[in-house]
This record gives sequence, structure tokens and C-alpha cells, in this order.
Amino acid sequence: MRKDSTGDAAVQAWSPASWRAKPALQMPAYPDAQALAAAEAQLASLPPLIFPGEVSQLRERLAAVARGEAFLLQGGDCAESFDALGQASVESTFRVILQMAVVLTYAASCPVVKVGRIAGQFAKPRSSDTETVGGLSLPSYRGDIVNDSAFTPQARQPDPSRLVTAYSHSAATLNLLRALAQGGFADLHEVHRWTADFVRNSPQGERFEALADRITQSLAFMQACGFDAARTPQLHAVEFYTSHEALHLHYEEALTRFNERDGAWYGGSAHMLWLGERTRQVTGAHVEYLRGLRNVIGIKLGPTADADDVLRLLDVLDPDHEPGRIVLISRMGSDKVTERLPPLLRAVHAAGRTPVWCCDPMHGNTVTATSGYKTRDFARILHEVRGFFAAHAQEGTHPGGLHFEMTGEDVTECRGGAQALTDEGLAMRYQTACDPRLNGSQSLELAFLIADVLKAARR
Ligand SMILES: O=C[C@H](O)[C@H](O)COP(=O)(O)O
Ligand SMILES: C=C(OP(=O)(O)O)C(=O)O
Ligand SMILES: [Mn+2]
Repeated sequence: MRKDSTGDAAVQAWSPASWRAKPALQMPAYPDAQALAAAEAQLASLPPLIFPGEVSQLRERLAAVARGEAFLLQGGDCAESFDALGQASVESTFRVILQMAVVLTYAASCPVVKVGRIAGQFAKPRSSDTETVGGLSLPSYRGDIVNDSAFTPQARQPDPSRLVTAYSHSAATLNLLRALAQGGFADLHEVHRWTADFVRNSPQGERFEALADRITQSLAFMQACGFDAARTPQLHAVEFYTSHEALHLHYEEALTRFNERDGAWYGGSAHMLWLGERTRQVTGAHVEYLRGLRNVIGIKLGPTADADDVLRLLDVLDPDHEPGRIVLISRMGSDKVTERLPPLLRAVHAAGRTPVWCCDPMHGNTVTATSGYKTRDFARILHEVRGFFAAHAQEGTHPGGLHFEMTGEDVTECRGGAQALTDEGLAMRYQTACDPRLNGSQSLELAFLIADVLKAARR
């Protein structure tokens, strides 16, 4: 029996259900245990959404990121919504991720690994179990996989049938994503078509069009030199991977599958699953569940994470130091990143570990506007990204990637950027189911600003 990270306690046997013996925070309390069991049984009978070979491929790609040979871009909604099942929202987010990836590829001169917070990002941890409006207290909204955001007692009741709806929604979304990634939409020859109408005439829209012109000219030049684009699949399709927070363990367990070929267990709900800031207790249920899977594991690290926490998590979740296995996602806050991140980089490096380091500049920078909306300032988001790059430069480690809450749609949820969105403007199209997202224009603008940081870093 192997020893665990602390060196003294023996590692217990793992099974997809072994998390049930551990404290599980942030889980819904279902009033009807039989209905929950029925939903779990139904999920267990359905096919997984992803396949082991895709996970291995993502691990290879992320191993290259960890070596500094590629860059990770992860983004999507804070919380997907059952109401948004249509081509438009998925397509617009996918399109902006492609645009951001092109901008960053150009700047960093290296491949960008694209991972969506999509096709399964339905469960939300909350700061408070209840929400009170006008003297009435109801259970908090915990994502569409659990309950409905409407403020009524019925809507807020956890409903197990939502587990199956979340699966169907994820399957339909993933089907569309696979078609978009492989079916011609992502062809680099189509780069001019990726800009949404509302972005086209903005400064970043024009900057993107100029970049798209250069790409189109380069392709034409290479074709003229005899380079056969038709025989280069990388120009016609992209690899696109899915991820979400592995929060709802009943759902995740029901979709866990054993792969006979490599004798390993896989979470069947997404290629990459991450551990949230609120559920990363090393002795907790979420760590227990994730440690037994072969998927890529993300770990959110907020400002209270200390080096010991991180090293213990790595020992439990990646005992064999496997390349491409772990993505450490720091979300410190723009005012804390300079102080809190370097000690973690130093300790992880000193322990001989080379995870992918990724920056989520969203979750440490949430504030409440005077209008009452949860929002984030574009300038603080950018400031945290700069702090992340600076910390890595100082410690001699690789700044591997970025993680955004974003959408391709023209929403008004984050303040600032070239659009100079103000508190008053937030009400216009504030549509998020949970946290404020960068809109399509702000996302592209940020990509260009980060591209400048990357170019400076290369120099
Ligand atoms: O997405 C992250 C969390 O679920 C979210 O930030 C929690 O928000 P809350 O503080 O409003 O509960
Ligand atoms: C809940 C989230 O983040 P964190 O765990 O970092 O707060 C999230 O990514 O939506
Ligand atoms: Mn969020």
C-alpha cells in the first residue's frame, strides 16, 4: 500500500463512489433520495461524453504547455444555462475563443491549446446557502443542474431530473462543438468570418481584421510557393477540449467509466475537470473523487492557498508526477497576485514539479457595483494577468495559460475596456446566470493586450 502525501497515512482504495465517505461541501440537499438514485441510474446507463484517447491527447498538449512550448486558453460561461440551448450562444463563444487563440498564437509564436468551460459547466458553488430578498430567504441558486434561478420556493428546490437534462444539454453542445471544430467553420481560410457584427467596427475588430488579412496573405503566399494547404489538417480544423468544475459528485460519479484498454478510470463528463477554490480540502470528497481519474485535473488556488496546501494536493492528485496531468489555476485578485503567487511558484518548483500554471483573473476581482450587479473591472483583470506574467518572470517559471469567464455575445456584465462600460450600462444586457463575463469585444481586446505582454516577454 502506497503512502500518501503526508507520508504516514496509508492511501485508501479508490472507487468512483469512495468520495461518499468524505465530507462533501457545496452539494445540494435533495429531498427525494429515490428520485436522485433514479437519475443517477439513468446517467450510468448512458454513454460517456468524451473518450480516453482525447484525454491522452490533451495531456500531451498540456505537457508541451508545461515545458513552455505551447499556451493554454480556457474560457466560457461562469454557468451555462438550460435556456441557452441554441446554435448562437455556443457558436459565438467558440468563435471568440478561436479569435483569441489566433491573436495569442501570432504573438507567442506557439500553439494555443483551446479548452472551453462548456458542455457541462452547470454546477455552482455559492458563498451562502441562502439568498434573502425582501425578508424572504430561499436556497441559493446552485446552477441549472441543481435548481432554477427564479426566486420562488419551487424553483429553488433541488430537482434530480436536472442531472439528466444537464447531460442531454452537454451532449447537444458537444455535438455542435465537434462539428464547428472539425466541419470547416474553424478553417484558417475562414478567419475573416469569425468576427461578430457588433465587434467588427470597434478598434479591436479592426485590429483583428488586419491580422486576418496578414494570415490570409501568408496562406496565399505559401500556396503560391507550392505548399499544399489541402494536405495540412491543422489549417482546416482545430482541437477543442471541454472542461468544468467537478462539483456535483453524484453527476460525475454516474458518468465515470472504466477503460479496459489502459486499465484506468475516466470521468466521462469532460476532458478536464477542475477542483474549485471552495472544495479543495485535501481530505474532502472532491479531492477524493478526482484523485482516481485519468482526466486532466485543474486546481483553483485563491489567496488563502499556502505552499503546503498546494504540495499536499499535488501529492494526492499527481503522485507520479505525470506530464500534462495538473493545471494550477491561480485566482488571487489583482491586488494580491504579486504577494501570494511567487511563494507558490517557488515551492512547487523546489518540489521538482512542473504543472501547467494558468491565471484566472476573474474570480479574485469580483465586486458589487453601486447598481447592485456583481461585476469585474477590465483594468483589474488585465492587471492580474500582468502580475501573473511578472511573477513567473521573477521566479523563472512558465506562465502557461489563461482562464476567462467570457462569452461571444454582446452582454454588459464587466465594466471598462474600450467600450468604457459603466455601472449605469450594466443593466442594458446583464444576462449571466452567475458571475459577470467579458463580452465578445472585451475578450478580443484583452487578447490583444495580453499579446503585447507575451511579445514583450519573448523579447
Ligand atoms: O463562479 C464562482 C462562484 O460560484 C461564484 O463566484 C459564487 O458567487 P457568490 O459569491 O455570489 O455565491
Ligand atoms: C467557482 C469558480 O471559481 P473559484 O472556484 O475559483 O471561485 C468558477 O470558476 O466559476
Ligand atoms: Mn464564476
